[in-house]
Amino acid sequence: MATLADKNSVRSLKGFVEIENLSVCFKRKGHTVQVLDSINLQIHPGEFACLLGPSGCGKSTILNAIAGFIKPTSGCIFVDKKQVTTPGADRGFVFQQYSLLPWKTTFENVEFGLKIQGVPKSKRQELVNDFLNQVGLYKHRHSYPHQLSGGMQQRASIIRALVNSPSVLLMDEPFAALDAQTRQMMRELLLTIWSHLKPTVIFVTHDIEEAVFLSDRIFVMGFHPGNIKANIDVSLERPRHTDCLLSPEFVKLNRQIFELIREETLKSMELN
Ligand SMILES: Nc1ncnc2c1ncn2[C@@H]1O[C@H](COP(=O)(O)OP(=O)(O)OP(=O)(O)O)[C@@H](O)[C@H]1O
Repeated sequence: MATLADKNSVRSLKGFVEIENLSVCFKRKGHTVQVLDSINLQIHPGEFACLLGPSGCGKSTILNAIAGFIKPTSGCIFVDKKQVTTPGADRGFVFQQYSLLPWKTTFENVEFGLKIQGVPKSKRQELVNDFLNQVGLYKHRHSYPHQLSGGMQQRASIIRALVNSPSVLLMDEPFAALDAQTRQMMRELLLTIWSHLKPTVIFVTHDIEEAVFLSDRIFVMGFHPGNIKANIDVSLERPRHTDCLLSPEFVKLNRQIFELIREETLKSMELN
């Protein structure tokens, strides 16, 4: 199990995600609605990928299918060549809403998955304290979720997923409920942790700036039904900090993606 301290020995050989012809239909008021249509994509081990698109295009549905929370209507998903049929410890999930267990302390929340896996107590303590330290929550380890700010709760949620060493970290708009200042700090913190542990990250957002700041690759989605409209490489230098937001390459990419999404949104509103 990798700790943040193992950063020099970190692997990046796991976490290869392949989606082949994924279609998803839901039943709504007696009708079948197709939400995703023949999605094909590959995300390489250790890559930071964002799914970006207008509200309702099916971003969370893709994430939920990779997590194994919903079954494809047709098509397949593979993680490291193994077909996804159920949730599994190889995939960690961070939700938009803070999802810590309210009756457990910060330490106990982060420890929870390790306990279920039967990791011995001394190893659990070492791992959890290491992660708590790295995200500045060690002194809050005995606090309950209601005693933490939103940003602190999301830091705890992220390390709760990462402490189990998932090869893929699935994040569904994890910073959407935070104020702008905290959100930017959380993005930088996430990149620091990711660069040490290098899980594959699949991050859902409808914030273009957030996607460009974080990603190696952005899948821009269109909708009715949801599909992949563009696959964009982001080759901005790393490590990335706030200065990066003002660089000409950053501004240019933002603009390019803004135009793509605008076209799609106008189409959906039948305004073009
Ligand atoms: N379990 C479900 N049953 C019926 N319809 C669903 C279900 N889950 C999602 N949908 C519908 O599928 C469509 C895509 O939803 P999804 O949440 O994946 O989109 P999204 O791009 O993540 O949206 P947002 O950015 O607003 O979160 C929406 O129209 C939604 O109402």
